[in-house]
Amino acid sequence: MKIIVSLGGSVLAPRDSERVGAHATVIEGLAEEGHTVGAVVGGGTVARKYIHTARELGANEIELDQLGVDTTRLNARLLIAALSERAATRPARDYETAGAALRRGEIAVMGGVTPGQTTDAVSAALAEYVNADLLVYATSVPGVFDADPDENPDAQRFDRLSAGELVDVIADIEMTAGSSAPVDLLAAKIIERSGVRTVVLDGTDPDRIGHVVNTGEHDGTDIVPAESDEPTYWAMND
Ligand SMILES: Nc1ncnc2c1ncn2[C@@H]1O[C@H](COP(=O)(O)OP(=O)(O)OP(=O)(O)O)[C@@H](O)[C@H]1O
Ligand SMILES: O=c1ccn([C@@H]2O[C@H](COP(=O)(O)O)[C@@H](O)[C@H]2O)c(=O)[nH]1
Repeated sequence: MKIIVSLGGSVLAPRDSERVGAHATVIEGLAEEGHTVGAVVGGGTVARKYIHTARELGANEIELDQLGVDTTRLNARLLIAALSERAATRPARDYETAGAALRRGEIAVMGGVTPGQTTDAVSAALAEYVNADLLVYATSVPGVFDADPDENPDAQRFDRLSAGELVDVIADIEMTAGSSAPVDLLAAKIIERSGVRTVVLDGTDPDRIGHVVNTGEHDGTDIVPAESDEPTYWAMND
């Protein structure tokens, strides 16, 4: 199975070596089981601090995005430091380089690519580029909700959404540098067109990633192609 894992910076870095190591262990475990694995790492609080300070200094949104991209690549290097020699030695800066690493049997690691998006979109684009079977968003909330769960205690989590419905849910979230969304708008549109099976889950415990890959079970949100009623990958491979 070909898997792309989107690791939110807020769940990965730079918490502590134990957390980063635990994520690396899960990713390596999947590779050892024979899966082809790519990881895309977000910027988290460090990126937001840089962006906040530079915004106060008068930087424009593209400059702020560039700061964000650089920070995601730093976080990606942190993950690489925790991975074995099975991983590519540096974060890929484009999809072709990441795809080539996957073809060689390496664990490809990416951060951001270009201003105007987040690593959510990078993950969706990489998944589309390599024709992945599964895209997992390991984020800081347990799925996609009908409102921001950090601000609305009554927000309800969706068990399942079509990619088109996901676009509607997140359409109003702002797209300034450093903004927070479980999946960004561009990512949702790429998921919609590619039809890649996608799961959004709480990635603070990395074992949830291994669990969904191996069993199809999770407590997050399934993003399904519009024409499908049921997630079918795991059923097909039972
Ligand atoms: N409808 C929604 N459903 C779920 N989360 C939402 C929603 N709207 C806004 N959010 C916010 O999205 C945040 C998750 O995205 P966030 O961008 O912080 O994390 P990430 O992508 O895992 O990592 P990074 O910090 O690298 O961006 C949550 O903290 C939550 O406040
Ligand atoms: O391809 C990319 C990736 C990221 N950015 C900028 O970095 C921050 C942090 O990334 P997250 O994925 O949200 O952790 C993001 O808000 C963008 O400002 C980018 O421009 N392009």
